[in-house]
Amino acid sequence: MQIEQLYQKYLEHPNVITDSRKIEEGCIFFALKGASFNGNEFAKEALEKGAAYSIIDEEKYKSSDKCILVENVLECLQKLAAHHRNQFDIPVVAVTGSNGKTTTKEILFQVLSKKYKTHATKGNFNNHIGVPLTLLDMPLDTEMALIEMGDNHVGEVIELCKYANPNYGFITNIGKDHIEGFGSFEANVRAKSEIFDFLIKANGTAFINSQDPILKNMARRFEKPIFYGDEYDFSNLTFLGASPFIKYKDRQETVVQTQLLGAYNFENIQTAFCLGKYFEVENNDIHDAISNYIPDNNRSQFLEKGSNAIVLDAYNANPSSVEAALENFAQFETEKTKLVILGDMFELGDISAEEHKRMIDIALEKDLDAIFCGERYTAHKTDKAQFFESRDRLLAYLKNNKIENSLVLVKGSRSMKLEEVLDYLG
Ligand SMILES: CC(=O)N[C@H]1[C@@H](OP(=O)(O)OP(=O)(O)OC[C@H]2O[C@@H](n3ccc(=O)[nH]c3=O)[C@H](O)[C@@H]2O)O[C@H](CO)[C@@H](O)[C@@H]1O[C@H](C)C(=O)N[C@@H](C)C(=O)N[C@H](CCC(=O)N[C@@H](CCC[C@@H](N)C(=O)O)C(=O)O)C(=O)O
Ligand SMILES: Nc1ncnc2c1ncn2[C@@H]1O[C@H](COP(=O)(O)OP(=O)(O)OP(=O)(O)O)[C@@H](O)[C@H]1O
Ligand SMILES: C[C@@H](N)C(=O)N[C@H](C)C(=O)O
Repeated sequence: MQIEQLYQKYLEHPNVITDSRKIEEGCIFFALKGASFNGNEFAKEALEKGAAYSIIDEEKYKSSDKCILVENVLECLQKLAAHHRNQFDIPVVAVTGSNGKTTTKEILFQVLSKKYKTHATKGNFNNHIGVPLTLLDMPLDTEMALIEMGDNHVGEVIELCKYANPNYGFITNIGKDHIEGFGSFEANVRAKSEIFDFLIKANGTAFINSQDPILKNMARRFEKPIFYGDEYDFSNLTFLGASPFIKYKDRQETVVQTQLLGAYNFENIQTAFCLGKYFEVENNDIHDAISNYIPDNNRSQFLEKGSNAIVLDAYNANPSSVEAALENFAQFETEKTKLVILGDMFELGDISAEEHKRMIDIALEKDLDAIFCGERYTAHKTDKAQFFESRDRLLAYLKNNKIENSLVLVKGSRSMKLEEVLDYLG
């Protein structure tokens, strides 16, 4: 079936679902293949549960006319998403980077929603499946779209751009994330810049944090990039501190108290502010959106439990974000004992050993009490801190050794699930 024909069916049934356990009446089920299941096997069940159509790529599962056989279901999903996106003549902003994509996207979503009917990536749906699903979720009356793009190898962002066809975009920052897949930091820089390769060809606009030397250098490729972060830029903000939450002021001396922890979040705020100004959202509305945004899902959350205060930052970890978190944590003013609980950083490839050792050195240089969890950290064990080979061992220790009256930073890669320590902190 041609994409245009399928698109007509989608317009009648604009609800795409990829999990037969979550079927909604009148949706279209796309039978994807995964590590454990072949979605084709659930095509019939999806129809029985109320799906209008099932899109399959194995003929033997064609149980009725409502099963639409295509060459490859994933590619079909991607093409349909690109086709849908191309029906819109609106600003589509692509967001990529090593750290802070979701946070920046969420703040910016709040900012742009003050003026426009904005559609944005939900959660972290940022890959070759998530971006197409995000696009297909975009209602026809959308006025502005914000599409998050994640990557862990070269060539991924340019593919995502082909589906999303952005006309605006920015890179939050480029750090030492996912080096296993990129091969090196330099390759990561090249990979992230694919968003700019696309925008240049599409005659699009890049927003550039002028305080970031790598991004500023990349800006030279654009005729008219939109800079922010410099005192001469049209959207300049002044950082007034983060103790623990960021406070800033704008050019009119309006002081804004946010609910965002960590000096590193200031660049995320600046980006959202810049795009808000560029797209002519009222100043007060921008500040209102930023000040009301509260991070969730283990991303720099501030919690109090018993006598402890906790910076829960256990969503992910790489050397750049751990270093930023340690810098920030060391500067917190508190009467409490400061303790960092760091879990292994994943997907770092060749730089893994040296970077785990470096994070230990940074924490100890800053004179912080420190607990390290995971075999990557334990490989560099010293007697100046505590080391636990696994999360279970750490949890068993915390169960019998209560932490009290402490300010605790918890940060580790997703697979470490370090948020589980919360149950034992107060
Ligand atoms: C294909 C799929 O949807 N996978 C999800 C599935 O995992 P799995 O691969 O094990 O699939 P299964 O074998 O279980 O199932 C295959 C399909 O069959 C369906 N099905 C199964 C049983 C049944 O009874 N009925 C059925 O219909 C089933 O629904 C499948 O469609 O389940 C996992 C657990 O829920 C999901 O996690 C998995 O989702 C995959 C990972 C996915 O890519 N989801 C996207 C929507 C997405 O965007 N997910 C984001 C995470 C994105 C991410 O990791 N981003 C990275 C950077 C990008 C790296 C990129 N190269 C990459 O590898 O992804 C980042 O750092 O940000 C999210 O979920 O947050
Ligand atoms: N600008 C930044 N610089 C450094 N670290 C940051 C920055 N913004 C956020 N972080 C760190 O990254 C963590 C995850 O934030 P967020 O989910 O917004 O990033 P992300 O890029 O979307 O991550 P992922 O690629 O895993 O989806 C935060 O909890 C914080 O520790
Ligand atoms: C959670 C996923 N998007 C990610 O960032 N993975 C890295 C390896 C992590 O969890 O630290």
